[in-house]
Amino acid sequence: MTTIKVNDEQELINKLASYIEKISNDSIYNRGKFYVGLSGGSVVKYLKESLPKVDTEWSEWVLAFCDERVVPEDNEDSTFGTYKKELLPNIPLKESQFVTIKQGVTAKEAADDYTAKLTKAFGGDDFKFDLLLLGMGPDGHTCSLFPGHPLLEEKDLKVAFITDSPKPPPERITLTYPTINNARNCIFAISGSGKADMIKRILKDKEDLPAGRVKPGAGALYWILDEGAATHL
Ligand SMILES: O=C(O)[C@H](O)[C@@H](O)[C@H](O)[C@H](O)COP(=O)(O)O
Repeated sequence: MTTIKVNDEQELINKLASYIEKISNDSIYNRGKFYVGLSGGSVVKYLKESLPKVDTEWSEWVLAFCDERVVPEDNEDSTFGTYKKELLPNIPLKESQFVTIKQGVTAKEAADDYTAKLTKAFGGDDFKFDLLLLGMGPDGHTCSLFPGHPLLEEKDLKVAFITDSPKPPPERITLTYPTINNARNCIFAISGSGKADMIKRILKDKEDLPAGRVKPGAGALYWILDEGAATHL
C-alpha cells in the first residue's frame, strides 16, 4: 500500500490525474483496453476536475461502477446520471462506453443484469478491473459495503444488491470484495478533515472497517490524502 500526501484538494486532483493517465496508458498499451470502476459521492467532483487533464486514448476506455444506486437515471441520486451531467460534456467519452444498470427493475434484477453486462464487457467472469476509483464515507464504508453488514462476508457473488443501505438511497448494487480485491489498481482519493478520524482508525489503528478491507491481492493500492484528511496520521 502507498499513502500519498498532498497539500490540498487541487493537488489531490492533479495527483489523481497523473495516476489515471499512467494506469490507463499502461493498460491500453499492454492489453488494448482500460477497464475502470467509478464511485459516487465526492469522487465525481474530483474526476470532473481530473479527467480533463488526462492524456489518454479515450475510445479504449470501458467504464463501470463500483456501486450504483437503484434509481432512475434522471434522478439526482443516480451516479451514472451525475457523471453524464458532470463529465460527458467535457470528455470525449461516449455513453455506450459505460456499463450501466438496467432501469425499472428491482435491486436483485439490476445486480443480476449488471453481472451479465460485466461478463460481456470483460469477455468472461473474471472481472479484472485495471483501476477502481474509490471513495470512503465518514463511517468507513466504501462502494456500498457498510460496517457490520453481511455483504462484507460475501465470497461468491461478484456483484451484490443491497436494499438496506444506511446511506440513502437504500437500494443499490455494489461490487463485492472478490471483485474489488481482484483489481490491478485501487485508488482512494480523500480530502478534508471530516474524514481524518476514520482514516486514522483504518490506516494507523488498523481497525477492521470496510475501506480497510480493500487489499487487492496481486494489485496496487494507493490512498491519496490531502492535508486535512491526513491530519491524524
Ligand atoms: O453511492 C455512493 O454513495 C458512493 O458510490 C460511495 O461509494 C462513495 O464513494 C462513498 O459513499 C463516499 O462518499 P463521499 O465521498 O460523498 O463521502
